[in-house]
Amino acid sequence: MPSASPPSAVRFDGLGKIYHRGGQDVTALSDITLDIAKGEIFGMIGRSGAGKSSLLRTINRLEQPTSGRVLVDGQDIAALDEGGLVALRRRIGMVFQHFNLLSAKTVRENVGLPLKVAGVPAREIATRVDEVLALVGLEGKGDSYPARLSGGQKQRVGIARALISRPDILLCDEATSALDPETTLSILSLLGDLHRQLGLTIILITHEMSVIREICQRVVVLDQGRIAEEGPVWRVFGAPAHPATQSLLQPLARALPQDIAARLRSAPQRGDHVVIELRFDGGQQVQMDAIASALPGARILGANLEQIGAHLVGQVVLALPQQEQPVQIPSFAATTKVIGYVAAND
Ligand SMILES: Nc1ncnc2c1ncn2[C@@H]1O[C@H](COP(=O)(O)OP(=O)(O)OP(=O)(O)O)[C@@H](O)[C@H]1O
Repeated sequence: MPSASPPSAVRFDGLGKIYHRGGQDVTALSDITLDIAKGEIFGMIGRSGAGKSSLLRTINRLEQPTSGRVLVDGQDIAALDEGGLVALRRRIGMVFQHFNLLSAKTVRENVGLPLKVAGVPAREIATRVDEVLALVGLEGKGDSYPARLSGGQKQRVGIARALISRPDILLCDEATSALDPETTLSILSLLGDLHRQLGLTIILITHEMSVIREICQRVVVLDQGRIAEEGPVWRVFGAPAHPATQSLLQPLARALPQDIAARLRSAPQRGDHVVIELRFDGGQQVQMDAIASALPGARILGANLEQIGAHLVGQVVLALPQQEQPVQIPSFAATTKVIGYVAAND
């Protein structure tokens, strides 16, 4: 008998959520079925109001679904009693955009609070707080008050507090949206380290597509409460299939470099070279050597490639001498098209 696959960290099974507001129904989520594997960093993106927070907050039952189920580690969390819910929330840490720190308490008190509420002895709390402060790089800051900390340090406190109960799932609701780009990178690198060191499953919402590209392995795109598409980041970002994804990724769209666009002619003049654009969507090996040897005389006019995980996404623009016969271009790329002509010496 084939062995059953291990349960996902989180499974949404036909999930729906309807809010009732001022006598009206607002459908926030419809028919969401999705698996998040143990130990993966998973991103949730979508326009404002698409349902990301509602979906994330069903994982620790901060929101109750109207229909369908949420399974954590294979267990239907709707069936949990009060004690079971407390235990679930201990296993699931949460990090917020605005840190949610208590300003009248020190870093140490903020981080230890969940354990204090749970009745853990003070001595054990002190040891655990030291442990997590070291994990997030805040040794020596335990006696500071939040007002004395930078945004990045405040978020490190938020992350330490989320880790204090030794969770195996970390939910991040726009954890870097209030931070400058440099601090964002340092927090992302911290999340990546924690993921590696602790084997955490991290589920994050963000409006910053660069965050998804930087750190996530898979992503779901929500649109009006439904799944528009989901999959490995390199695939969804390399070849976005749904209009909602295309519009979210518009700021990252790879336009033709301006200097090339300015030199292109739409009709060839005598002796012109033909200009070809190769687009890579992450599904191909990009081997410049092979391209050069298959297309003798080709000049590379420009390349705009970026790495997402182990995959290269972007474009290479080549100029080729025109021949009597149309050039046969081996299919190196996802798409290959003639985009114009340039002078042979340009
Ligand atoms: N407590 C609530 N009561 C009524 N309607 C709500 C409530 N929370 C969310 N909604 C509605 O549900 C829909 C989804 O909201 P949600 O906050 O989940 O989206 P989101 O994608 O997280 O948005 P944002 O990016 O702006 O945070 C929206 O139409 C929103 O107005």
